[in-house]
Amino acid sequence: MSKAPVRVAVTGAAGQIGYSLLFRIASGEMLGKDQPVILQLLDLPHAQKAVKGVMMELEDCAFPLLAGMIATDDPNVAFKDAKVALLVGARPRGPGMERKDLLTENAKIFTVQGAAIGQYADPDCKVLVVGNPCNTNAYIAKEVAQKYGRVPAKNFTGMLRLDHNRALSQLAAKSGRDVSSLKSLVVWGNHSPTMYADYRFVTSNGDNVKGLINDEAWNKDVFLPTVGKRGAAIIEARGLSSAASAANAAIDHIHDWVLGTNGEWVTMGIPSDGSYGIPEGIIYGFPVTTENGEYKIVQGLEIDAFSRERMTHTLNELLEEREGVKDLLG
Ligand SMILES: NC(=O)C1=CN([C@@H]2O[C@H](COP(=O)(O)OP(=O)(O)OC[C@H]3O[C@@H](n4cnc5c(N)ncnc54)[C@H](O)[C@@H]3O)[C@@H](O)[C@H]2O)C=CC1
Ligand SMILES: O=C([O-])CC(=O)C(=O)O
Repeated sequence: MSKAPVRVAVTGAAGQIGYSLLFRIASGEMLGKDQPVILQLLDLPHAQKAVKGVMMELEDCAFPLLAGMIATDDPNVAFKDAKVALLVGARPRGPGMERKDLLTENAKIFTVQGAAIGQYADPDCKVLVVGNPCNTNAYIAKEVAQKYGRVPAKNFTGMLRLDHNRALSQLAAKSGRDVSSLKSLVVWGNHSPTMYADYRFVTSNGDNVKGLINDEAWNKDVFLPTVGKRGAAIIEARGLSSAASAANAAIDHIHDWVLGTNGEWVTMGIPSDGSYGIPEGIIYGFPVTTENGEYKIVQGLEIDAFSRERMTHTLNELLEEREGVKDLLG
């Protein structure tokens, strides 16, 4: 018997990430090739015509798994009964801006959407915030949604997966190993240049990759800055922020959360439970494994002095961002 369709809400549906994302969701790459989906597309009133155009293209793909779609400018409609919500819609940064420069401008969007999710989404809705600054926007949505007591705080996540995937590619290139052979990477903290891509535990076919590379200066002077500033490098090269790779990371994040990682680590930005000394509630990149639709933080990793310093640095930025949105949360 075929499965019942799952409602997937996507905000910013007329934007550049939306254009890369929606076709892959509809083709089954996110929730599985046997899972029908209904797309609930949110964008601003002036973008509704463009959303309709994207829907025409989706129709023209004749995706067998696309069981329906709606377009709306009303968050309460878009999130109604959604089991997955991808919060992409927000202003992207341009050249010379940091992601936190978007904070006050974009934060208001996530108070409204957090309230809509809290009231109308499926109580087990899995929420991924992509719109920047994504950790703090996820924090806002989570806090606001908690006022309604329906969708649990642990369901609000931010996207560190693009950083994770970027780091994997850099490590594969440096070590000469296939990207698919690399296991046990983590990117701690904020989706910003302060993030800490920690390759100390990475293995490839049983070999420790840090040992294979054996170049501490490369870690500090090349790897960490390259991964941390990759978003800016893309903006510089393309004149626009990353879109296809961001959509790909969103697909990976939800796919692995829903369908499981078979014991392997991925990075998710999740509300801290206090693990590794990160204050409870902050949305922070952690190594997780997932099973049956639940993530679990990988515990017991040794944190050396260099790592602790980097983890605290990125945490401090998140604490500052939280302070910056305190008034919005009342
Ligand atoms: N977390 C991550 O790794 C990444 C995050 N991003 C972020 O994703 C966001 C979207 O990027 P793009 O698609 O390139 O931008 P875009 O400008 O092409 O599209 C954004 C879309 O969101 C819509 N929008 C704006 N406010 C909205 C609201 N209140 N409700 C619903 N829709 C709204 C706009 O009308 C537009 O259609 C940006 O904040 C960008 O910085 C981008 C790449 C990676
Ligand atoms: O850099 C940006 O503004 C877009 C983004 O988050 C990324 O590409 O990592």
